Amino acid sequence: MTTPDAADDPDPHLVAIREEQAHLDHAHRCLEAMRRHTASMIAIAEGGATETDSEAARYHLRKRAASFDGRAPLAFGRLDTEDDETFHVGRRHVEDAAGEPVVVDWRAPVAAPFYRATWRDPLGLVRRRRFTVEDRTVVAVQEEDLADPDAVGGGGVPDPLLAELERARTGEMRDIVATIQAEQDEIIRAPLAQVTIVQGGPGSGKTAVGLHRAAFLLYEHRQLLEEQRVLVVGPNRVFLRYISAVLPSLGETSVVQTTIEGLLGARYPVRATEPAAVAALKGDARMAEVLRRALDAGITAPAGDTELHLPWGRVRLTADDVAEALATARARRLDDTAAREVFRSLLARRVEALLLPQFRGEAPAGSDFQGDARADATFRALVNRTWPTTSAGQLVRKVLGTRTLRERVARDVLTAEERDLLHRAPAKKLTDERWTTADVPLLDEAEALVGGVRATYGHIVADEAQDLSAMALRMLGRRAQGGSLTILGDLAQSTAPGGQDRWDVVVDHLGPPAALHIIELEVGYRVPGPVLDVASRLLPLAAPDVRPSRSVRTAGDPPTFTRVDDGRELPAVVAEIAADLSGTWTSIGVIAPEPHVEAVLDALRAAGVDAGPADRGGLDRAVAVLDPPTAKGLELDAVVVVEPARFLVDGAAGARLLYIAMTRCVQHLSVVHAEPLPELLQVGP
Ligand SMILES: Nc1ncnc2c1ncn2[C@@H]1O[C@H](COP(=O)(O)OP(=O)(O)OP(=O)(O)O)[C@@H](O)[C@H]1O
Repeated sequence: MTTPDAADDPDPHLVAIREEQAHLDHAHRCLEAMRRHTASMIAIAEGGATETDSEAARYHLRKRAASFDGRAPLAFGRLDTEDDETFHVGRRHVEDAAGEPVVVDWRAPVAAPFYRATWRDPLGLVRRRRFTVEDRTVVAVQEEDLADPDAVGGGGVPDPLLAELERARTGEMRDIVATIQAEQDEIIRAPLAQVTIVQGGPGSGKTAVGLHRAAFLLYEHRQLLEEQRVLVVGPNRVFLRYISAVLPSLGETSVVQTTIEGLLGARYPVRATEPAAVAALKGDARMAEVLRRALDAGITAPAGDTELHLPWGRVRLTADDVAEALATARARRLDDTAAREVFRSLLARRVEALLLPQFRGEAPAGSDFQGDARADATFRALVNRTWPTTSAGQLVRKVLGTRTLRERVARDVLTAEERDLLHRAPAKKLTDERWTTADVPLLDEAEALVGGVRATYGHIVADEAQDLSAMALRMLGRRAQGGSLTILGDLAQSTAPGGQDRWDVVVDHLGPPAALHIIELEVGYRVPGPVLDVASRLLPLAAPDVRPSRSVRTAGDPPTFTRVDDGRELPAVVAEIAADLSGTWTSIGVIAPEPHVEAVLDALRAAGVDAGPADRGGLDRAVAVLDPPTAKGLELDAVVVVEPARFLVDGAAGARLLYIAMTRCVQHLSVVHAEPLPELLQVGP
């Protein structure tokens, strides 16, 4: 390693750059050596003692070899401690031939001060460097002297955070590991065994924090969580695609990423949509009680006695015998399948008890009274009639499709109007049932009641959680081992039917937490301040209790407003503006209320712009066209919002959609309208 001579090169920034470049080169050489070593271990494992040995060993070695893809900077920071120790912080652990650390993993405890140390609380550091690396070349080093608050840091070097935030967006989210902020780091490193709820405005980094938390927990509890697995739940496929590269870029490929519907796999394909009021009702927690009672209503004690003719003699099971077995089985509070089994066993035991006196209390050798009872047709018919087996699909179908059943079980749970609203004529066959998105949590609840086997996870991260219904939250609560969940959302962006407007209520639906932390992120990293300020004017209507967030990006232009009033068509003007923006920015989105989407797409194509809907690959084109719900969670360089007045016809819910639409841009926002601009957005006195 060559150390630059300070006398030859007095510019401290250049000296720092050379130092860090030398170290980075060294780190890459060490990583190469580690790779070669791993490759030779793989070769040895190929000739392993047993097939299983070599397979397991090869798996772990390959994983290790693949855990740094080389695209992102290997290291991005350096810490100098009071004890004269130096650590370089990076994406993964790198060591030299002697086993000395050359780069420490950002998740290691020694790396925490990199994110958290301040002049007031330096956490044992005297100096911190953050560097910007492009293609393995250190281009800037920002230095902070934590021992001397008056020292000028960086000497005009661009702040790596701001540089990162200014970067053009490509339609794929990137990791933020080099620039995690202290308030975010606290959430990322929070303990595993708790429910962590994060409320944060648009662009406050909730998604980023959730994904980095998953990576951190996997590092901290590797063995446990590789076995129990970590689950990330997102709102839709477009969103999942958008975030899909983040965890792999952090070297984590074992995390399951899916939607609420995806959790049930292909068992109940969603084939239909329904009015929001119906979906909201289906998402209501009261539905859990309705389903429970409906399942219970399937059980009917016989009115009279049942006589069994068994090989060993006759036995009369009275109505009381059956009622007693039912009461005992039900009192156990087991799932339906298990409770039914208890009921069957109790009845068989009763048969045995009734038979024994006929043999002076001693069963003949080789006899099996209980087994014979179970095999008896009359006994089986009695059990089936009293406690019929049912599947989750049958139960939900019956609740939705049978008015009389709802009358019977839901009279004091749902209003008459609500009971009516739920009605859907059942399909002829269960497999033809036209399930909706809101049916999925009902089916899952029914599976839990019936006793279906379900995958659980050691930790669950749920994004855009304000849009999860009570029934969907119950789904997550059931799957979280030890109640370990991270719930991310923004109540001001709650737009789904049955969505949430209070976090304390969310906790109730998840189930009793071992510990609970509710944290608010107040700083926005995506949207330029002048744009966020205008969008925040919608908050009093959209979510009166939510405080506006503050943007870290004070620079930038306010939104531009274009009124279409010269006889031109709105879609044509939108297309012209979007085409114009595509000359400047990498990713562009047009967010239009549903009725305008097709016309805008046509106009864009007519203008020769490469455009497509976001849910069909539009994010890979020059211009993506999105309806507001699809825009949720995404971000683009420049955004055109079409006809804001249309959004507001839906009151607060519409205001929330407009708020979402106006907070997707990293650089520029254009608003185009033919109708008058809503008062809340009018600028000026
Ligand atoms: N510490 C950080 N360093 C660099 N970039 C960051 C940081 N925090 C957030 N960002 C960036 O800010 C943008 C917004 O982050 P993210 O999408 O996670 O916000 P969000 O709170 O989930 O937003 P929304 O509510 O709109 O879904 C992303 O591009 C993210 O990479």
